[in-house]
Amino acid sequence: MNAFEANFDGLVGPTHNYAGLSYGNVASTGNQNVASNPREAARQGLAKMKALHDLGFKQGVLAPHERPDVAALRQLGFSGGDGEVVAKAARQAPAILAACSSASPMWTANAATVSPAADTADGRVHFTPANLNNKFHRSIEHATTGRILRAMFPDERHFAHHPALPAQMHFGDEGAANHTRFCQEYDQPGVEFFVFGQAAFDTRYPRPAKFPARQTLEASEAIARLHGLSPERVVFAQQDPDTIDQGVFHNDVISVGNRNVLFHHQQSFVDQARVLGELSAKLAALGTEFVAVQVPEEAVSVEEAVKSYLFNSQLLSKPDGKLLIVVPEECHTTPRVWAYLQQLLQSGGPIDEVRVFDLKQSMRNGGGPACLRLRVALNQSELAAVNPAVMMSDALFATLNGWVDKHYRDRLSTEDLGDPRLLDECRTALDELTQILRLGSVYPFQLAV
Ligand SMILES: NCCC[C@H](NC(=O)CCC(=O)O)C(=O)O
Repeated sequence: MNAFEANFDGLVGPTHNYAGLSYGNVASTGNQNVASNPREAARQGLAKMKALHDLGFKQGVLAPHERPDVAALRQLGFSGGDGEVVAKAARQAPAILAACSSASPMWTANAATVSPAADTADGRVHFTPANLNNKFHRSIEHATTGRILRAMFPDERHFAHHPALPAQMHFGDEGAANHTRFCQEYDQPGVEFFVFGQAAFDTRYPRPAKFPARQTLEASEAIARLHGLSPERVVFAQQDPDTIDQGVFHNDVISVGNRNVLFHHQQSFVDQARVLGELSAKLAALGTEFVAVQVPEEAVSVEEAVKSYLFNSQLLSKPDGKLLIVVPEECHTTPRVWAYLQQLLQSGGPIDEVRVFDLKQSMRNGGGPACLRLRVALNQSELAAVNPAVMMSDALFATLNGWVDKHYRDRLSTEDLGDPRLLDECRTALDELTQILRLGSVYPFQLAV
């Protein structure tokens, strides 16, 4: 094999907690103020990474961020020494402190949009960190994310890094959660599929009535331009606004694609037949047959999809060409979803194996297997140019588990976020992590920004 899809999973940060920050994400708001277990969360994520590494898939690690984000708190007027800044925010504005303490960078499907070299005008892999500007706690991620991505993909002959789009609702960008790429082989030209929630400038497009549409058409179009994609190999589609109102806050809660296969719900896109037709035609022009595996509403409702995260799964290509589907345990415990999966595996279609992972700590904030990973399709020479210290191995797995056990708490409530020791614990842990992953200085406390 000359090309791979590598998955870079977010390592859960030491402040993982449930603050109910994401209106429109029913798991997040439903679990507000439940106590979290950051150590278990990080271990669950690492176990998934290790399992996929053991199965032969290319697996990397994306580092968490400095939290609480003292620089963001200062920008909002909390002053004094770092400990004082946190203490004042805890007293005067606990909700803002919680937002500045979220471990949300763990969901690396939202870290950036990535276009592989075979699709871009200059033949490099392009990265644009997502501005995530629909939610304050996520809007503070992109600068650090950009620095970490540069430290992981440093060689400018292979990798091009763009800044995030303007931080404004018109260009609301949620990264790879709303982006899928279809192809025959990862190093061959493919079709990039951008799914938006609303158009910001063009009021003719429908909009959800209740929950926010986070991604705009204009943001998706800007990314396609920045990455130098060719219009014949790009498809834009609108997510069905009714599903957003039912809790499908990102496209990766209702569909997932890999190679030439799209696994999706019957109610995923506006004008679904046209969208599937365009994907099929544009892939046919590349000599590739497009396969859509559509799950009917009568088999799995949108509500069951949101509850089980069936579509927030990973589809991974096995050496025999068949697909492994990686699902969260919630799929196993939702009877109709599990029954559907059994039938799917027997159907003779492209997906013939399932693996189940316990990711409850992340799931309670609305993050499943697909949310936790950023996909980067790479050829051999690009893979060789990735910072090797971020790639999963038996040794790195052991080191990171030891690092988690040493630095992470096993219980965190929203009140604990005001504990000044938490900031020190986080910084000590991250300083060590940048050495383990050989990232250099990427955090504000290391850069004095
Ligand atoms: N791709 C999955 C993203 C989940 C993320 N949840 C959160 O940020 C919840 C955090 C909290 O409520 O504490 C979000 O909604 O963007």
